[in-house]
Amino acid sequence: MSPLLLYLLSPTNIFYFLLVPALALLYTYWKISRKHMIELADKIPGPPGLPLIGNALEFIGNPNDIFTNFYQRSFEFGKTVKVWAGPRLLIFLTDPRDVELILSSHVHIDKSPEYSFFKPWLGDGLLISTGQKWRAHRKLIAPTFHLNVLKSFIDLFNKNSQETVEKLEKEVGKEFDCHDYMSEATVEILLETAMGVSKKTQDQSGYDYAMAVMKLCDIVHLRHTKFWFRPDFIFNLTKISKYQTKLISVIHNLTRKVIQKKKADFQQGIRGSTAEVPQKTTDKYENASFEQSFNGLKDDLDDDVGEKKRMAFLDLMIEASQNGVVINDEEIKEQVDTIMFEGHDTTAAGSSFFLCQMAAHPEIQDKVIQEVDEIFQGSNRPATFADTLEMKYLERCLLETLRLFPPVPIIARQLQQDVQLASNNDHVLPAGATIVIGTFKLHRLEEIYGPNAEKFDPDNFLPEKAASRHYYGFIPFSAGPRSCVGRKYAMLKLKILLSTIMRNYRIKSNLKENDYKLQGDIILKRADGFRIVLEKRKPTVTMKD
Ligand code: HEM
Repeated sequence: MSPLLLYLLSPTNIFYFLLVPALALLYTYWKISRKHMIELADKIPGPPGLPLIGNALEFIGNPNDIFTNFYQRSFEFGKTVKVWAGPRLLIFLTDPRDVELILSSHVHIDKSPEYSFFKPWLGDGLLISTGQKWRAHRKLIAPTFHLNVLKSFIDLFNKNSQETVEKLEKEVGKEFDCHDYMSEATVEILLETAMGVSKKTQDQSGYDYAMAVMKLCDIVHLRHTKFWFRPDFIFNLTKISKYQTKLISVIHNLTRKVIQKKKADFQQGIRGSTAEVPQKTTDKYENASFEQSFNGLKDDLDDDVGEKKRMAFLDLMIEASQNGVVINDEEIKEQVDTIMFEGHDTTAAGSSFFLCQMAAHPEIQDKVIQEVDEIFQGSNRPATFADTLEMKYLERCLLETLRLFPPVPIIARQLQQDVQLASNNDHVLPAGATIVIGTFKLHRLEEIYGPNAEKFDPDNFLPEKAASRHYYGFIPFSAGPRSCVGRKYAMLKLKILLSTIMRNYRIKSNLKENDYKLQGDIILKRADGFRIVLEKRKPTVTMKD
């Protein structure tokens, strides 16, 4: 045999001769399997992409640049926009009819692969899980945020709100970032209510936990936008991955202790929250329903009427696990991590934006102050559930804040089957695409909110205006079967926390919303910080008309 033939038939060369056609076959198969998706995607408008990397260059810059660029560029293409993140097809929807098709469906409930970056932290908790596991756990968890349970939290909402007012005292007269205080307050309120443990038994402050969560969100956002960090085998080699492990251990340390404490309480026969409650409020409107106050947030939380005794979140988790069928210890940890995250960061952002908006609109703030002063008549008594029903103007300001600054600015789903859009007969969303619902943009559409859609106007939530809008035109808590389980908890807590702050302080700032630098790293925030100045105020006794 000639030396050339010997060389060509060497095992290494045979391997390469076989590898090349195998790779070519694989590539052809990949192309054919994506042909349908690409054909449908071609009909949807979007920025032109480059071979292989698609529109990856659009994701360059800091989180504020990315957010601003995406929002501004979206106007070039209408309400349905396609973007290629490398080989991944993302389709952004903002028409409420299309949004309804996806969110109201019991079929399109799978979260997109982007949520998998949360896995080392949140495991298979409610936010990420799908199929039978999600259904069973949703059924278990949703009733723990039933109105009967929420009413039992009112004293703890009051106590923690009053403590926040006292902590804020040292900032009076200076410019500071109120988000730090709101994060600490929302973590500690969650610990004492949904988790039912005293924050004093934790050796770690709510603030440390909240800061670890914020930095972890930065990392998840980095992996969303810089797609070379997406594959685990690359990310795991980086320093950021080691930092992520450290942050997760801070977070899990707290959740592990919370569960241990609750289990120990259970063994001693203790049920319910062990947090100190200084003063019990009596409430003549004990049976009043939330729907008397605001519409449109009802579905599976209060579906069975009646005064059935219900348990708070972690009590129920432990009890269910002791019966052994529905949830095991690992799953409880995943759900506690999920509720701790979803329950604090969203409300910290919502309340911080609310305070900034009060500062930016002194005339609107005056009306909120007038309302709380009318309700409390100069007293410093804690708020009752009935009081929260009277806070109609404050509530409108809160809903308007959630409209212009939705804490969850985008929601994503993975499509398993093609979907014909309601807004355009020529557009079919292909199976395999990631569908991104752009809440931030949807909430600012002129055809829903008029020519002044970008203006902060609490009257957008006057009952008659809210009733005449498309139900999917305002979805800060998402909607449909995967909507937020904590929405009523969030509204009640925020009304008590924010009214307590407004009863004690006037809020000031030289900045208007056009000055805010926004970033959408998982939760919408101000990249420039939520800077405000507090001025101590004495409540006035204002007689009702
Ligand atoms: C202003 C406050 C809040 C806002 C704006 C908000 C918003 C949302 C949104 C948009 C979703 C859907 C996310 C998605 O599909 O990707 C969601 C889901 C969820 N939220 Fe909230 N949320 C808030 C407060 C809370 C609170 C206080 C809790 C718990 C105490 C909570 C627990 C959850 C959970 C567990 C889910 C996942 C539900 C499921 O997939 O079945 N959220 N939230």
